[in-house]
Amino acid sequence: MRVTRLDIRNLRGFSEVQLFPGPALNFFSGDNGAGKTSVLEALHLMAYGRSFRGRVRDGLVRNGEAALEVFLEWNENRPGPSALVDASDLQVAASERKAGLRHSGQDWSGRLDGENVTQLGELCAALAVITFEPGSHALITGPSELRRRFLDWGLFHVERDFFSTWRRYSRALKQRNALLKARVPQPQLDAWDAELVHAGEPLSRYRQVYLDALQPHFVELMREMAPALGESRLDYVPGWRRDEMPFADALLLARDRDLQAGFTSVGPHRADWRIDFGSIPGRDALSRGQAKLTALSALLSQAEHFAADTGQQPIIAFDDLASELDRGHQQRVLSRLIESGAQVFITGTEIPAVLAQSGADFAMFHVEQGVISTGTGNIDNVLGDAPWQR
Ligand SMILES: Nc1ncnc2c1ncn2[C@@H]1O[C@H](COP(=O)(O)OP(=O)(O)OP(=O)(O)O)[C@@H](O)[C@H]1O
Repeated sequence: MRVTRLDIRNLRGFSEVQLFPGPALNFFSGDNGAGKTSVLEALHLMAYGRSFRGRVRDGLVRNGEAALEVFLEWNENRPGPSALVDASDLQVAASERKAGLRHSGQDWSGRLDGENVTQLGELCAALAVITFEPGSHALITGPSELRRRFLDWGLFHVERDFFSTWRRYSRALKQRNALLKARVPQPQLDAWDAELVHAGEPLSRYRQVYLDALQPHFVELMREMAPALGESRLDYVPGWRRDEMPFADALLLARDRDLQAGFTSVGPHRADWRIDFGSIPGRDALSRGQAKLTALSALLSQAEHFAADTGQQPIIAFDDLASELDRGHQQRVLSRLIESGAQVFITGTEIPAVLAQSGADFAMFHVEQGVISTGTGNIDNVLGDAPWQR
């Protein structure tokens, strides 16, 4: 996937900007508070329906304005019709896509390829962005909800039936919790237990299989990014003692306790994944920098798996690369990304030395007081009339 145009209106400090990113590396420079991160937030918002810096109503909309708007055009490879049966012979055709999102904090509306969308999820499913930002270490050291979300985001993109299973599970859980809170007689719970099991068992299997598929990518990335941590392994934690009993039994066993507590205490909504590091006892022993490198390895393994599974590179967004990673790691990440051919958006107060010295072509933008202007990278850039768009 390659973004060819990005319009932002009324997002944080931006009143109205339009830019035409380059096909590979894009670097956004600017002083503190200039609005560099806001550019990445616009991409992230379209791909996740929320910002990585909190909810839309927490200040994403420019002060005094009713709503923000983001408009994107991008190219992607799509398998075209082919008379050949062998999947490896599928013809791949580039297709142009566009999406728009308007968000007021309360309401949103969206368009995808010229049609209104009824669910924000349709935009999220269309565009894949993987973001690494100063808060990303929380993926490893923060609450389990972030790690579940990480798995579910990946599955949402690579597993067609995942979303309906996830939704079915979420609805059943909500119903069961409402009944538990109302302390209904036990037999009334039976139907919802069955529904929860019906969706929960496959949900758990999807996640397990997905985590297993990330494993080789993650192990290799960790060897490169943090060899001192030893040989690492990802382990799925299902949310009940799955190796001892089926989910249905775990629910039944927990019923009295759940009625007391007024919520469901076991199940995939309590799942997690953990990392076994070869040479440290666990994530609590990680330095902050090591937690960042581990999170980065997880995110890049997700990007690599996505590319292998879908035949498309996701878009990679890196907020403040130079201040997040030391030079050696910046170098490693950059060469990996250049090699992958992904489109990358990087921000920083100045061009990281490793980027300047990499010899790679990159497009450069300067952000200042709500305006984005053309800079000079190793290639000519890019407002309005990019060479690759002529
Ligand atoms: N709701 C809002 N309305 C108007 N301006 C806002 C709003 N929210 C944030 N801003 C301003 O928009 C800018 C957002 O900056 P952003 O965080 O994108 O900058 P940055 O270039 O990434 O900075 P840094 O290098 O400090 O991380 C800041 O100047 C901020 O004060």
